Amino acid sequence: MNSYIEIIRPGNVVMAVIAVVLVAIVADSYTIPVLLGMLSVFFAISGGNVINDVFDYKIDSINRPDRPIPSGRISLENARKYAYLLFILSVLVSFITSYLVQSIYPTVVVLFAVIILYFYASNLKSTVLLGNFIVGFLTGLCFIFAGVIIGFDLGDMDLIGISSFLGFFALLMTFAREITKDIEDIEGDTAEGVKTFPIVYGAKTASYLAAFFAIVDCILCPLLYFTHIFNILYLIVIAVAVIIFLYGAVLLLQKQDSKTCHKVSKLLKIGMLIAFVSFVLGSI
Ligand SMILES: CC(C)=CCC/C(C)=C/CC/C(C)=C/CC/C(C)=C/COC[C@H](O)COP(=O)(O)O
Ligand SMILES: CC(C)=CCC/C(C)=C/CC/C(C)=C/CC/C(C)=C/COP(=O)(O)OP(=O)(O)O
Ligand SMILES: [Mg+2]
Repeated sequence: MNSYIEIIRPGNVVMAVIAVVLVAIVADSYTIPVLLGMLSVFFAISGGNVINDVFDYKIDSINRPDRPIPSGRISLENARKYAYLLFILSVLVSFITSYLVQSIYPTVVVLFAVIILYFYASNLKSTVLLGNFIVGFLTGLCFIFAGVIIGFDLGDMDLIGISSFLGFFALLMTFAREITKDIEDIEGDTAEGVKTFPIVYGAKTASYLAAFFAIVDCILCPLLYFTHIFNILYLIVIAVAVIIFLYGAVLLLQKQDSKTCHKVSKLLKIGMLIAFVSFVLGSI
């Protein structure tokens, strides 16, 4: 895979763009502003992933030496310029979106996300829990961003509430996954003097916290059915995702070694993808 594609982490980019599509499906609204919203998210998370690797290149030389920057396939300076270009494109696209929906808020959201993505990578990621929360919040913000665009486009502010509800579930599960990833990265983060929750409070305590948020997310997710946002198909399919989430939580509570954490991190992402499917089927 081309290094400039690899560094944006296309899998995560696709997932973030799908989050926008999911809200469009819930709203049954497929317009140019939605397409532009997808493009803004594409550029923003891509820039966030690249700038993250720029600031992480020392840690990644321990934890992830095969990534484009530590492996030397992309120079640090070129990666930095690439990230800035992606951020600028995200904001420029948001200007067009704001013009089309006659609201400044799409641009406000993108500017906020881009600024937070930069400062997450440069300063905030090595804060105990705040960095994890930021990643979860920005992930949930994808849904809210779509709700803002479609809500102002259709004049239906209820959509902002519904998309925020979806974003809440994304936040919780992503937060749990971020803590899991920090447990996996204890070795490299310790070597670089990065303060994360697992390093400060221990892997076992961190596993309790990650499992807690994943389990709470699973307990609350039927609300998306009982509040009539999704139909019974959602409930059937999300049950599969819940089983995977809970299995990951049990594995994490049993063992907190790097290999187990990596497996749990992948399981949570698979569960997220199944949750996407449940949102689509639940909207039919
Ligand atoms: C119970 C329930 C209804 C859960 C909902 C879960 C859900 C729908 C989550 C959505 C997640 C989402 C939109 C993800 C976007 C892409 C993504 C994975 C963002 C966070 O990535 C940061 C992460 O640290 C990247 O690391 P890695 O994946 O290892 O490259
Ligand atoms: C709403 C708009 C316009 C954009 C949102 C953009 C999104 C979805 C951001 C959420 C995901 C995110 C914060 C991605 C970039 C930062 C990132 C890769 C965090 C994880 O990095 P580390 O904590 O260093 O972990 P690894 O690098 O080891 O994966
Ligand atoms: Mg990183």
